Amino acid sequence: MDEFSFIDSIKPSNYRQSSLIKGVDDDAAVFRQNTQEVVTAVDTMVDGVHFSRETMAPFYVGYRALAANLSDLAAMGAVPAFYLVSIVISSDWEEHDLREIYRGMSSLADDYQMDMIGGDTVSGKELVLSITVIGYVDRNRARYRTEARSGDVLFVTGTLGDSRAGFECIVTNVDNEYLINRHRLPTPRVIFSKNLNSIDRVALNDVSDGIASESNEIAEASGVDIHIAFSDLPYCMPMADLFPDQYEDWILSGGEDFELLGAVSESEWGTVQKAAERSGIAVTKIGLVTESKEKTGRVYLSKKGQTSLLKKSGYTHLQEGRD
Ligand SMILES: Nc1ncnc2c1ncn2[C@@H]1O[C@H](COP(=O)(O)OP(=O)(O)O)[C@@H](O)[C@H]1O
Ligand SMILES: Cc1ncc(C[n+]2csc(CCOP(=O)(O)OP(=O)(O)O)c2C)c(N)n1
Ligand SMILES: [Mg+2]
Ligand SMILES: [Mg+2]
Ligand SMILES: [Mg+2]
Repeated sequence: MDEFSFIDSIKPSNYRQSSLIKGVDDDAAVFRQNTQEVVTAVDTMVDGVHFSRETMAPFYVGYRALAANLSDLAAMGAVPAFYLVSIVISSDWEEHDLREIYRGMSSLADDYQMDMIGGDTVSGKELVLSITVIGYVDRNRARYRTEARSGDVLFVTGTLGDSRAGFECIVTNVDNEYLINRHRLPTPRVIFSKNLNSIDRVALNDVSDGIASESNEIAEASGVDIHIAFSDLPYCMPMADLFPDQYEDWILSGGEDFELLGAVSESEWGTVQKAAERSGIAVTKIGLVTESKEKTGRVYLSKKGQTSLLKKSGYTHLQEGRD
């Protein structure tokens, strides 16, 4: 297999987005921009950092990499349309496994009528998969982190810590299909986010690093304080039963749940609940937003009657002592 036959083999045979003019086949892809705003993001997954071949079949590697990107589009309120795939291939990856990565991506892309419109193929020392996604959002409906205001309700979708627990199940041979699937096949909250469309102002951030990080990002960006009640944080019982000593940390900083953390005015909280119901997912009120002295933006966590500052934690790349 050479570069060109590989590209030929993963090239889409048809496209679904009506705005597409040119997909794979020229120097770049071309699509028409209509009246909406264009939203784009890129996320990269590296063998040994974001997945390992012992714990993730190639299909899941592709599926999860696209899911992580769609989660960022959902966190902006955007509807996905296109993706481009840059892949660094090392010699230990067989053609069949590479095709499985693409099958994983296209299986999720099918759910949203997305088209793969380009990418890049190079050889290297380890597998790196970098996906660029493009979506659309109606004017004034992009959901920025800067938009939390004093008096808002803080909410989160789904349950927290499942992905980390699923990872632990895989590496310790614990058989819990629900948790393992939450790690391998996360569902980006695209439909829920779209269902918030009637609301004028919502701040959203997706949970890739854990809510300890994500809530601080909203607090800092919006210049507000956030107060979270630990006892209100949603989690699933199997995680607590299987990992009694770890699950509380994972709720805060397990990461990779790809849920949405948001802030919305008290008067729109009912609309958020209805949107979750229509999307078939849970949403939970987990705290409140208040004014911040000097707009520094801090997060406070109350747990068992004690309130403390909740610092960013979770996975951070390029930390000292880590390679
Ligand atoms: N190497 C880079 N060059 C340019 N922009 C970057 C780079 N890395 C991250 N960013 C930008 O920084 C912001 C935060 O990135 P990141 O923490 O990865 O977001 P997320 O957790 O939502 O994926 C994003 O706007 C992203 O596009
Ligand atoms: C083999 C393996 N080790 C560790 C992890 C855990 N992990 C890796 S990256 C990460 C955080 C999210 O990744 P990042 O690149 O920071 O995504 P972004 O914030 O850009 O969305 C976590 C929890 C994993 N999923 N697989
Ligand atoms: Mg990122
Ligand atoms: Mg994000
Ligand atoms: Mg990160």
